[in-house]
Amino acid sequence: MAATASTAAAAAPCYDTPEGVDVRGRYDPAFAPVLTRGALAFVAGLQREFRGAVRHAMERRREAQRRYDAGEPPRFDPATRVVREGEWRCAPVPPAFADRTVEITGPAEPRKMVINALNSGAKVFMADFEDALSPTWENLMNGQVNLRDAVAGTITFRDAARGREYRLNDQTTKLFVRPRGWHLPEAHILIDGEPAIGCLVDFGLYFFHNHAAFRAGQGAGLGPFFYLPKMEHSREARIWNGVFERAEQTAGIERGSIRATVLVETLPAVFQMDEILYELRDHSVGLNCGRWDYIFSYVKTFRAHPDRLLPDRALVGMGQHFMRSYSHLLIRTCHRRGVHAMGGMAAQIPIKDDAAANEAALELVRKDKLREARAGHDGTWAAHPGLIPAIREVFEGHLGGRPNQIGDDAPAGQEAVTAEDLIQPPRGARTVDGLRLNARVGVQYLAAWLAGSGSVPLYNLMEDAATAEISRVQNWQWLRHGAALDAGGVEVRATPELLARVMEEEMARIQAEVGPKRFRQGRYAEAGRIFSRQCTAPELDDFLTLDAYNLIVVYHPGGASPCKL
Ligand SMILES: CC(=O)SCCNC(=O)CCNC(=O)[C@H](O)C(C)(C)COP(=O)(O)OP(=O)(O)OC[C@H]1O[C@@H](n2cnc3c(N)ncnc32)[C@H](O)[C@@H]1OP(=O)(O)O
Ligand SMILES: O=CC(=O)O
Ligand SMILES: [Mg+2]
Repeated sequence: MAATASTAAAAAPCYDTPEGVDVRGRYDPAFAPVLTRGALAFVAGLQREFRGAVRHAMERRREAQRRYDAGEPPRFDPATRVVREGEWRCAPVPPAFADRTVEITGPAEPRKMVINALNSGAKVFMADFEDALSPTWENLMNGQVNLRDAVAGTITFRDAARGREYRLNDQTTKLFVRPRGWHLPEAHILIDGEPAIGCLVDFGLYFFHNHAAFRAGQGAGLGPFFYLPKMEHSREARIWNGVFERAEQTAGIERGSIRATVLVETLPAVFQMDEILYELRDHSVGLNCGRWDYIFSYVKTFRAHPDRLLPDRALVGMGQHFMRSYSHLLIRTCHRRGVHAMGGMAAQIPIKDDAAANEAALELVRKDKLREARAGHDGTWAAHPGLIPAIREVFEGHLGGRPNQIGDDAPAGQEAVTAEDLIQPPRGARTVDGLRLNARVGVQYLAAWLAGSGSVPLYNLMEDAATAEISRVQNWQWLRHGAALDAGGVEVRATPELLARVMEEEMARIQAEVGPKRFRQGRYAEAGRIFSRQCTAPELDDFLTLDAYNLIVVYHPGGASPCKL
């Protein structure tokens, strides 16, 4: 057995790890049944088999970005025309998963939220290790414990403060799990001396412990089911397909048991949708419009181009031509290949203390969902259980009793989508108020994330890693190109000096809003420093959460220095 702590702590309990695996995260007897020798060996096997391909894929992302910076826009690849033009279909949609009209999403931890989501009345719950979860050791491992108990049907929770017991209803949603993106390491687990690949830890532990129970229960002989985030190219989908096949072989289950929906949430990936489905054709259950990361990716991809500046974040919705085109192309692609075309997340959440504002927010959600249903989407996401009845009514009303629209033709009048449509710059005003709001939201989100919360309500909207990224990169983009901003009728340039003044004022405003005690005890000042640094960096950082990750890594035993990746 390999020791996980120093010899000084030899008597302390530690995880039973296989050769080459070192668990540096805190030991907890509740985590030990998840971090078993067998499960860790499975994760290590995946890492050893696929790490070269992942490294190569990340290098190819950087190479592609250099081409975009030099002026070549993303485009459909002539080399894979045969895939786009060929007549092939993905494996048939399993009947038990045909109806996905409303899917609720939420982090895999806290436990209470997992139970609420499973009881929410949605068709699917996507349990998130990604945009909605701050990847602290505690969150990740508690998330695995929660999902194991959820699949087993035994999950319960007692909210002592409210004297409330939580348990599963007789009818629960089906479970999909979203591991992290390929770019994120898991520094609490070292494999052959290197940080583990985060998504292989999330996938591997969950699959290893739950495939049998899932297939025997809700999977009706199939599964488990996944959502795959932030891919930029079909070669990354090919890696996932390889991981799935390896997992199926190891578990001794049929090829094609595992099923996944890929989020199309990067600009390069929209030009690869057929290719992504093709790579995963035996394991696919569709694509999803991850609209928030998609906006983030638009800025990242065109970071070097002053003619592609975004208007204020609030104006970049699905009504913009490039966003509408992306949704329409995704629907056509999925339906041609026989799988679900899932819609995305409206950011509005219920507003508790203002009935009129709540009704207005609900109306925005209804409109967004009606647009999705009419465009041909087969289902969509809900951020909060309170939105499910309205979303269900819209989708069920449109579908008229059918489970999906997979067999339908594109709606009359919906035009074919060109490469130019997909990159058309969005229109609208750029304002100093927009710069301010980005700063206020970005800092508060980051402070929450550093403190362990990956999704939070801010100003009556859901904020998670993807929405916060838009705030960050938009400010960076405006500063980088000295964008002209409207300041109440006067035009000012976005400069580091302007941002410095805005940050000072917005930090004061945040302090006034949350109160001095919470401000002092929270990680707001640290978040402010990181946000300012990120917005003024000469080169755009790829991911906010990658930069900030080092600040949430805590080695066991406590007090050891965090890992610098
Ligand atoms: C860009 C993307 O990637 S989108 C997908 C990723 N993002 C997400 O999944 C965000 C999901 N949503 C959330 O995390 C939450 O709704 C938040 C953080 C925005 C708001 O949560 P809260 O502040 O707890 O909201 P609120 O106080 O209104 O919650 C009321 C009840 O609903 C529950 N609830 C709220 N959202 C959810 C959810 N998504 N799933 C399950 N239960 C939920 C709460 O647990 C609470 O339950 P209780 O009455 O038993 O205590
Ligand atoms: O993951 C979803 C998104 O919108 O980003
Ligand atoms: Mg996303």
